[in-house]
Amino acid sequence: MLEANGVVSVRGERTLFNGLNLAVEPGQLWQVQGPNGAGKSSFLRILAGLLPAQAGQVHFRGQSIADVSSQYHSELLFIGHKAGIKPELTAIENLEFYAAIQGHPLTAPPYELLEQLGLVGLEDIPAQRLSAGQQRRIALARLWLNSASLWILDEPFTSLDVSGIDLLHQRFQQHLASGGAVILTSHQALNDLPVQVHTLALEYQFE
Ligand SMILES: Nc1ncnc2c1ncn2[C@@H]1O[C@H](COP(=O)(O)OP(=O)(O)OP(=O)(O)O)[C@@H](O)[C@H]1O
Repeated sequence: MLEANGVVSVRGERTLFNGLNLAVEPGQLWQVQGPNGAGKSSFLRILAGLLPAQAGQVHFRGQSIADVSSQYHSELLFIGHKAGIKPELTAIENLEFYAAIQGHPLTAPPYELLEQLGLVGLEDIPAQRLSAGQQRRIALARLWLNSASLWILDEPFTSLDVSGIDLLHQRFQQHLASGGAVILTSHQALNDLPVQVHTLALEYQFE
Protein backbone atom coordinates (compact mmCIF):
# COMPACT_ATOMS: atom_id res chain seq x y z
CA MET A 1 0.00 0.00 0.00
CA LEU A 2 2.72 2.44 1.03
CA GLU A 3 6.39 2.07 0.28
CA ALA A 4 9.27 4.33 1.26
CA ASN A 5 12.72 3.81 -0.21
CA GLY A 6 15.98 5.46 0.73
CA VAL A 7 14.36 8.38 2.52
CA VAL A 8 16.82 10.99 3.77
CA SER A 9 15.91 13.88 6.07
CA VAL A 10 18.16 16.73 7.11
CA ARG A 11 16.79 19.31 9.53
CA GLY A 12 18.94 22.24 10.48
CA GLU A 13 22.52 20.95 10.68
CA ARG A 14 21.62 17.36 11.46
CA THR A 15 20.89 14.36 9.26
CA LEU A 16 18.00 12.67 11.05
CA PHE A 17 18.08 9.54 8.91
CA ASN A 18 19.94 8.56 5.83
CA GLY A 19 18.14 5.97 3.74
CA LEU A 20 15.01 4.78 5.57
CA ASN A 21 12.88 2.05 4.01
CA LEU A 22 9.38 0.94 4.90
CA ALA A 23 6.80 -1.25 3.16
CA VAL A 24 3.30 -1.23 4.57
CA GLU A 25 0.72 -3.77 3.39
CA PRO A 26 -3.06 -3.59 3.84
CA GLY A 27 -4.06 -4.95 7.24
CA GLN A 28 -0.75 -3.98 8.88
CA LEU A 29 -0.01 -1.72 11.81
CA TRP A 30 3.45 -0.17 12.05
CA GLN A 31 4.95 1.55 15.06
CA VAL A 32 7.83 3.96 14.38
CA GLN A 33 9.98 3.93 17.50
CA GLY A 34 12.94 5.93 18.71
CA PRO A 35 14.15 8.43 21.32
CA ASN A 36 13.07 12.08 21.48
CA GLY A 37 14.42 13.97 18.50
CA ALA A 38 15.26 10.85 16.46
CA GLY A 39 12.98 12.04 13.66
CA LYS A 40 9.78 10.01 14.08
CA SER A 41 7.42 12.94 13.48
CA SER A 42 9.57 14.13 10.59
CA PHE A 43 9.35 10.68 8.99
CA LEU A 44 5.56 10.56 9.39
CA ARG A 45 5.25 14.01 7.85
CA ILE A 46 7.39 12.90 4.90
CA LEU A 47 5.20 9.81 4.45
CA ALA A 48 2.11 12.04 4.51
CA GLY A 49 3.62 14.36 1.90
CA LEU A 50 3.72 17.27 4.35
CA LEU A 51 7.49 17.60 4.60
CA PRO A 52 9.91 17.25 1.69
CA ALA A 53 12.65 14.65 2.00
CA GLN A 54 16.19 15.45 0.88
CA ALA A 55 16.30 12.16 -1.04
CA GLY A 56 14.29 8.99 -1.53
CA GLN A 57 10.79 8.14 -2.72
CA VAL A 58 7.42 7.44 -1.21
CA HIS A 59 4.93 5.44 -3.29
CA PHE A 60 1.26 4.85 -2.59
CA ARG A 61 -0.22 1.86 -4.43
CA GLY A 62 2.81 1.92 -6.72
CA GLN A 63 2.74 5.60 -7.65
CA SER A 64 4.81 8.45 -6.31
CA ILE A 65 2.75 10.41 -3.76
CA ALA A 66 3.83 13.61 -5.51
CA ASP A 67 2.21 12.37 -8.74
CA VAL A 68 -1.08 11.24 -7.18
CA SER A 69 -1.32 13.88 -4.52
CA SER A 70 -5.10 14.43 -4.59
CA GLN A 71 -5.94 10.70 -4.71
CA TYR A 72 -3.41 10.10 -1.94
CA HIS A 73 -4.90 12.78 0.28
CA SER A 74 -8.38 11.37 -0.18
CA GLU A 75 -7.15 7.96 1.01
CA LEU A 76 -4.95 9.28 3.82
CA LEU A 77 -5.87 10.39 7.31
CA PHE A 78 -3.02 12.19 9.08
CA ILE A 79 -3.41 13.25 12.70
CA GLY A 80 -0.42 15.14 14.07
CA HIS A 81 0.76 15.15 17.67
CA LYS A 82 -0.97 18.44 18.40
CA ALA A 83 -4.63 17.68 18.97
CA GLY A 84 -5.75 19.37 15.73
CA ILE A 85 -9.07 20.57 17.05
CA LYS A 86 -10.72 23.96 16.85
CA PRO A 87 -10.52 25.22 20.46
CA GLU A 88 -13.41 27.65 20.25
CA LEU A 89 -15.81 25.03 18.87
CA THR A 90 -17.69 22.47 20.97
CA ALA A 91 -17.18 18.73 20.57
CA ILE A 92 -20.24 18.45 18.32
CA GLU A 93 -19.12 21.41 16.22
CA ASN A 94 -15.63 19.92 15.84
CA LEU A 95 -17.13 16.61 14.69
CA GLU A 96 -19.44 18.43 12.28
CA PHE A 97 -16.45 20.34 10.98
CA TYR A 98 -14.40 17.16 10.37
CA ALA A 99 -17.30 15.52 8.55
CA ALA A 100 -17.94 18.59 6.43
CA ILE A 101 -14.34 19.05 5.29
CA GLN A 102 -14.27 15.41 4.27
CA GLY A 103 -17.26 16.02 2.04
CA HIS A 104 -19.74 13.99 4.14
CA PRO A 105 -21.65 16.58 6.20
CA LEU A 106 -23.53 15.07 9.13
CA THR A 107 -27.29 15.01 8.79
CA ALA A 108 -27.92 14.67 12.53
CA PRO A 109 -25.87 15.41 15.66
CA PRO A 110 -23.42 12.52 16.21
CA TYR A 111 -24.68 11.52 19.67
CA GLU A 112 -23.78 7.86 19.27
CA LEU A 113 -20.18 8.69 18.46
CA LEU A 114 -20.00 11.20 21.30
CA GLU A 115 -21.20 8.48 23.64
CA GLN A 116 -18.63 6.03 22.30
CA LEU A 117 -15.94 8.65 22.83
CA GLY A 118 -17.08 9.31 26.41
CA LEU A 119 -17.99 12.92 25.66
CA VAL A 120 -21.66 12.90 26.58
CA GLY A 121 -22.53 15.82 28.85
CA LEU A 122 -19.57 17.81 27.52
CA GLU A 123 -20.88 18.38 24.01
CA ASP A 124 -21.73 22.07 24.46
CA ILE A 125 -18.47 23.18 26.09
CA PRO A 126 -15.81 24.84 23.91
CA ALA A 127 -13.04 22.30 23.38
CA GLN A 128 -10.44 24.62 24.91
CA ARG A 129 -12.16 24.18 28.30
CA LEU A 130 -11.92 20.38 28.20
CA SER A 131 -9.07 18.27 29.57
CA ALA A 132 -6.14 17.17 27.42
CA GLY A 133 -7.53 13.64 27.19
CA GLN A 134 -11.02 14.87 26.30
CA GLN A 135 -9.52 17.08 23.58
CA ARG A 136 -7.57 14.10 22.26
CA ARG A 137 -10.81 12.09 22.13
CA ILE A 138 -12.38 14.82 19.98
CA ALA A 139 -9.36 14.80 17.64
CA LEU A 140 -9.57 11.01 17.34
CA ALA A 141 -13.25 11.18 16.37
CA ARG A 142 -11.89 11.58 12.84
CA LEU A 143 -11.10 7.86 12.91
CA TRP A 144 -14.84 7.20 12.95
CA LEU A 145 -15.80 9.95 10.48
CA ASN A 146 -13.43 9.02 7.72
CA SER A 147 -13.15 6.38 5.05
CA ALA A 148 -9.38 6.78 4.45
CA SER A 149 -7.53 3.49 4.04
CA LEU A 150 -4.20 4.69 5.42
CA TRP A 151 -3.97 6.28 8.85
CA ILE A 152 -0.77 8.08 9.87
CA LEU A 153 -1.02 9.03 13.53
CA ASP A 154 1.60 10.86 15.56
CA GLU A 155 1.35 9.87 19.24
CA PRO A 156 -2.38 9.07 19.16
CA PHE A 157 -2.36 7.67 22.71
CA THR A 158 -1.06 10.85 24.35
CA SER A 159 -3.25 11.92 27.30
CA LEU A 160 -5.68 9.03 26.88
CA ASP A 161 -6.80 7.04 29.90
CA VAL A 162 -7.13 3.25 29.93
CA SER A 163 -10.63 3.28 28.42
CA GLY A 164 -9.52 5.72 25.69
CA ILE A 165 -6.58 3.48 24.81
CA ASP A 166 -8.89 0.48 24.70
CA LEU A 167 -11.32 2.33 22.41
CA LEU A 168 -8.48 3.19 20.06
CA HIS A 169 -7.24 -0.42 20.05
CA GLN A 170 -10.69 -1.62 19.05
CA ARG A 171 -10.89 0.97 16.27
CA PHE A 172 -7.48 -0.06 14.93
CA GLN A 173 -8.57 -3.69 14.93
CA GLN A 174 -11.70 -2.87 12.87
CA HIS A 175 -9.72 -0.73 10.44
CA LEU A 176 -7.06 -3.38 9.86
CA ALA A 177 -9.66 -6.13 9.49
CA SER A 178 -11.29 -4.13 6.70
CA GLY A 179 -8.01 -3.86 4.79
CA GLY A 180 -6.79 -0.53 6.16
CA ALA A 181 -3.30 0.20 7.45
CA VAL A 182 -1.96 2.25 10.36
CA ILE A 183 1.44 3.87 10.85
CA LEU A 184 1.91 5.48 14.23
CA THR A 185 4.44 6.71 16.71
CA SER A 186 4.08 5.95 20.37
CA HIS A 187 6.45 6.09 23.28
CA GLN A 188 4.31 3.44 24.97
CA ALA A 189 4.72 -0.25 24.26
CA LEU A 190 1.72 -1.55 22.35
CA ASN A 191 1.68 -4.92 24.13
CA ASP A 192 -2.07 -4.99 24.69
CA LEU A 193 -2.99 -4.34 21.08
CA PRO A 194 -4.91 -7.36 19.80
CA VAL A 195 -3.08 -7.25 16.44
CA GLN A 196 0.49 -7.83 15.30
CA VAL A 197 2.63 -4.71 15.63
CA HIS A 198 5.42 -4.22 13.07
CA THR A 199 8.18 -1.92 14.23
CA LEU A 200 10.63 0.45 12.61
CA ALA A 201 13.25 1.69 15.06
CA LEU A 202 15.01 5.02 14.48
CA GLU A 203 18.21 5.83 16.30
CA TYR A 204 19.31 9.28 17.32
CA GLN A 205 21.99 10.39 14.86
CA PHE A 206 24.40 13.00 16.18
CA GLU A 207 25.75 14.41 12.92
N1 LIG B 1 10.42 22.90 11.93
C1 LIG B 1 11.64 22.43 12.16
N2 LIG B 1 12.74 23.05 11.69
C2 LIG B 1 13.97 22.57 11.93
N3 LIG B 1 14.20 21.47 12.67
C3 LIG B 1 13.17 20.83 13.18
C4 LIG B 1 11.83 21.27 12.96
N4 LIG B 1 10.99 20.40 13.58
C5 LIG B 1 11.79 19.48 14.17
N5 LIG B 1 13.09 19.74 13.92
C6 LIG B 1 14.23 18.97 14.40
O1 LIG B 1 14.18 17.68 13.86
C7 LIG B 1 14.60 16.74 14.84
C8 LIG B 1 13.63 15.60 14.88
O2 LIG B 1 12.37 16.08 15.34
P1 LIG B 1 11.10 15.13 15.31
O3 LIG B 1 9.97 15.93 15.88
O4 LIG B 1 10.95 14.53 13.97
O5 LIG B 1 11.56 13.99 16.34
P2 LIG B 1 10.73 12.88 17.12
O6 LIG B 1 11.50 11.59 17.02
O7 LIG B 1 9.32 12.85 16.64
O8 LIG B 1 10.79 13.42 18.60
P3 LIG B 1 9.81 13.27 19.87
O9 LIG B 1 9.89 11.85 20.33
O10 LIG B 1 10.43 14.21 20.87
O11 LIG B 1 8.43 13.70 19.45
C9 LIG B 1 14.73 17.49 16.17
O12 LIG B 1 16.12 17.62 16.46
C10 LIG B 1 14.12 18.82 15.91
O13 LIG B 1 14.85 19.83 16.54
